[in-house]
Amino acid sequence: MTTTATQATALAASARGLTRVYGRGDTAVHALRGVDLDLPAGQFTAIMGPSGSGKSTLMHCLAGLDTPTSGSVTVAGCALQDLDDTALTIFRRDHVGFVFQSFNLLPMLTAGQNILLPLELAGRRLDAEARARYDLVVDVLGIRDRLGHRPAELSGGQQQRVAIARALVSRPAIVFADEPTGNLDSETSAEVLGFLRRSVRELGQTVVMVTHEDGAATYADDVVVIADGVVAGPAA
Ligand SMILES: Nc1ncnc2c1ncn2[C@@H]1O[C@H](COP(=O)(O)OP(=O)(O)OP(=O)(O)O)[C@@H](O)[C@H]1O
Repeated sequence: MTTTATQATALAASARGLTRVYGRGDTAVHALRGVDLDLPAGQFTAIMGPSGSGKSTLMHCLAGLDTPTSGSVTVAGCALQDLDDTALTIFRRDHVGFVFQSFNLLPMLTAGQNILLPLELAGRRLDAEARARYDLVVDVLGIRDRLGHRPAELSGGQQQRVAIARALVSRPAIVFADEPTGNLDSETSAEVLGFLRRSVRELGQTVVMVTHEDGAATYADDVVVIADGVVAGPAA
């Protein structure tokens, strides 16, 4: 029972009183106006809301890619405001995975090499455990038969699946996906959302996704709606 209670309240990330002001004086833009948010571990959370409402700013602050004007962010138990730039870079490398709208795969590397790149950059050996994780991620994402191909030889959906595998291979505490279906047609988008869903269900990953995709709520465990720089609440 204790275990269940602990799991139920485990947080992958949280924000308290988060504000982000761009510029100053008359032209200041209050992108975030005091966001309190808890992101449970092992869940798929979609962040939705109108254009300009602050979704990307929120995700960048949560991921340690942008510095809030005030407030605090905790990821995997670590208070990001306590880290200097170098420590933050290492923290992101070791604990955070990223998936972008534009895939961001290296064109000269094969799909398999792209997936293994984060382990290589972190100086990790491809030991039996890492190899097993790689195999699992490749199978969950359904890309085993594409591993020897370069990105230009893959469809958009396959490229995004490779990018998701790359984000998952090092078992990050949290994966941030910024409009992961923004460059895909609706059928391929549904497929990619389904694969993100599987990574949460079958690998126990925590995924947080900013999206405009109307159908995203069907795949996510939770939808957080941002309006005018504050959490407007869960989706109806
Ligand atoms: N670097 C910046 N400098 C100045 N203003 C910015 C900057 N980045 C974002 N903003 C402003 O902050 C507000 C929130 O932007 P943000 O990109 O977070 O919104 P969003 O909800 O992600 O929008 P979209 O759905 O269109 O991507 C907007 O008014 C935007 O113009």
